[in-house]
Amino acid sequence: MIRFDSVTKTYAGQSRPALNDIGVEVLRGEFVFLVGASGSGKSSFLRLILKEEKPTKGRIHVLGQDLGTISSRKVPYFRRDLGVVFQDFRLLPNKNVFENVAFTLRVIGKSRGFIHSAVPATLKLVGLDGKGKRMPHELSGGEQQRVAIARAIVNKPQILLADEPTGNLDPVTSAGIMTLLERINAGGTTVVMATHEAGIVDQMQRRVIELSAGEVVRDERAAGYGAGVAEEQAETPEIAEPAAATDADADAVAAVLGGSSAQAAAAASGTTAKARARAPGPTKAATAATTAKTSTAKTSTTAKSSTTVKSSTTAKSSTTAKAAKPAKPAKPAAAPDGAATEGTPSTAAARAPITRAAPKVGRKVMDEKQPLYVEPEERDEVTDAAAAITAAATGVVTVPDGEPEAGSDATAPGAPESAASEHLTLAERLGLRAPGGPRAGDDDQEVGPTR
Ligand SMILES: Nc1ncnc2c1ncn2[C@@H]1O[C@H](COP(=O)(O)OP(=O)(O)OP(=O)(O)O)[C@@H](O)[C@H]1O
Repeated sequence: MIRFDSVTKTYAGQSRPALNDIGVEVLRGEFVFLVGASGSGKSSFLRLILKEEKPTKGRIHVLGQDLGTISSRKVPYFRRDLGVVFQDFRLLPNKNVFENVAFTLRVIGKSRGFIHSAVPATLKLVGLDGKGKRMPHELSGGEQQRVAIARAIVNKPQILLADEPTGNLDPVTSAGIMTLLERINAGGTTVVMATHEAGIVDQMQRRVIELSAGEVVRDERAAGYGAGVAEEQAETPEIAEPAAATDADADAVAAVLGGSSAQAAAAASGTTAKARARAPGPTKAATAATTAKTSTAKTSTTAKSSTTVKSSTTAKSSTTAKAAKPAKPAKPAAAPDGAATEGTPSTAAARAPITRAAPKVGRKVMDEKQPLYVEPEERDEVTDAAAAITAAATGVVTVPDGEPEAGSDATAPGAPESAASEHLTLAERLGLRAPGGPRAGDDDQEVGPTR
């Protein structure tokens, strides 16, 4: 599904590679956490998968295609099978929820009929049923991230890439987002998620690829965050805005969990207990970090920045006291079904037996889950509207409103738009290309249909 063969990425003007000789294979249906200290190369890894960046050395295969052979013109087609979610949501501030999700489909030329079937179904899936007319600024952070996730999955991508999707969210809201991502993964979508959240990784016990200074130092199935990362992070604490858990967040969690807000809150606090119970010895330090962070859900007003520092400090002191930093590299990951994975140096040896199952979403949630995807429409032609949007998307533009849709109230005048977003192209806001303008060799890259 995703394969890196001896991939090195060195950015222009940098002496040290951001990624160095990476050999990794991600199999269909896996849920993989990318962890590592700030600057270790996680985002670069994701950008290479998206073909937003090109490797300096080595080859990358995604969905059976050698990315080196995909022309810039064809990149938008390739990306139709990939969904992307970012820490900062990247919603269109002057479009309502429905239009934000519909936008992806309009860009690729889906019909109005398809859009009016797919968007509400996807909003329902992510717990935003009935909120299509809301503007982004009327939503909580968790709800905005759900819109971003809906936009990412509405076209049924085979792979979902998530770069710190819970980075701006409090623990309760983060738990709901992770439940949602787990559910999407249970529907067959491969998920690769970069994160600094020790608690989430410890709780979910999925495959963990740990990067350090651009190298894979751990690739482990059903693993925790790792004391090594916690220790490195203690040296580079992140400063973030305070985030408070709200009733609305609890409601959003409840919408996904299928219970009440109180149950959702209980589920969130149960995270700590679960993580503690499941944490293997070497990740105890990180679990302590989890406990510290999750406790902010109860106080609601604890600044996330101080929590991060405190968590990291806790982790560091625990690690130091126990000298529990895992040996590197640790054992490689095995295929989900226990079968050997072939083709890359790192995965050729990936035959470690699975000693414990990754915890899944609760049975009740799985039993009640909606169909993840709507049926695809038969035709996939470029409509005039999509062509117009595509043309607009290739420049720094104000997005045209397009045709008004039933069930959507298009544009809200006066909706706030950040200074930063004014300088992003539409494609950048959508994550169809990286912010920062055209990149070398990508000058002719377009967003949307090119035929
Ligand atoms: N466009 C760029 N040009 C030059 N150097 C870059 C660029 N993007 C990333 N880097 C460098 O590559 C290294 C890896 O960065 P990357 O963003 O991939 O790390 P990360 O693990 O995602 O960090 P964080 O957790 O802080 O997001 C860093 O040293 C960074 O400064």
